[in-house]
Amino acid sequence: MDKIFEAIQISAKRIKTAIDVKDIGYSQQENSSGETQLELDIKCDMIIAEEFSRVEDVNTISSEEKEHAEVLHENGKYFISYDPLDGSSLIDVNLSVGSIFGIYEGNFGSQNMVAACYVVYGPRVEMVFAYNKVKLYLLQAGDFEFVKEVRLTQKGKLMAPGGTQQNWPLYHKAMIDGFFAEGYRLRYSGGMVPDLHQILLKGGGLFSYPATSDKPEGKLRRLFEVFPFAFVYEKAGGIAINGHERLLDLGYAHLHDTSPCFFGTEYEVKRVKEVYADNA
Ligand SMILES: O=P(O)(O)OC[C@H]1O[C@](O)(COP(=O)(O)O)[C@@H](O)[C@@H]1O
Ligand SMILES: [Mg+2]
Ligand SMILES: [Mg+2]
Repeated sequence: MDKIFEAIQISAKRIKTAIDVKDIGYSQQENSSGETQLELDIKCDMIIAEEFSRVEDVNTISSEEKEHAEVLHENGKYFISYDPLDGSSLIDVNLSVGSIFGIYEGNFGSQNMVAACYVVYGPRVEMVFAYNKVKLYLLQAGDFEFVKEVRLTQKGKLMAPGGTQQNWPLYHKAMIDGFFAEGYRLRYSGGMVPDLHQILLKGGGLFSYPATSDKPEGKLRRLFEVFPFAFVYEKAGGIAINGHERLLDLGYAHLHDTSPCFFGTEYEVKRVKEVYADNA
């Protein structure tokens, strides 16, 4: 695990350097979710694949930017799914972006997940690594320094409601309106990593990306985005569900499958469960 942690740190530093370069064009390619890839998405993907290829413990990697998984070392025990650059369309407007990693033993699958990690490229570069505990690191003069352990409370103040409101189910809209009526504050940048990072570090709240009329299975990808964050939130004492079930109990049929998702603290997620049970 130490070698994987190290490879992620090296990747993060290289990605930060790549982000800082001025020219970022669109490529001529689409990823498996039908999105046109930025040159930067492809570059970050290459950086991560290259760093993991040096770690013999890594058996297979699967990237949001590639259709198929790639075997690196047949005798390695770890399988890693990753989103090399989450929220990459926000680079143009200089908002924070991130990288997300799910680490599994034996094969991909939420039940096999043993660790998860994400990196936030903001005014500073931070990394959260969830293994036995959830730990926050800050990039300082070329090295990631441990800052603190992260724990969620039972009730927060922030609300990050994803998806186009016009396409939300009416009961979902009523639920979100209800939270705002209770005093929750809107915190949504459109980058999953900084949006979930903010809720995690500020003690709690709710991030939601529901099933919508245009995306009945949600937008966010199980292996690359949803499972890793579900692992981080649960390890920090939070809850992560798809409206009804625990996200980490869900399987997947294809590497790029998506799922509606809700991450947060107990008070808010309990409400989601009640509202979704009443409207099943
Ligand atoms: O604009 P929307 O529909 O709320 O979607 C925002 C979500 O899409 C994403 O940008 C998807 O990630 P990618 O940039 O990796 O495709 C998430 O970071 C974010 O939470
Ligand atoms: Mg993403
Ligand atoms: Mg991405």
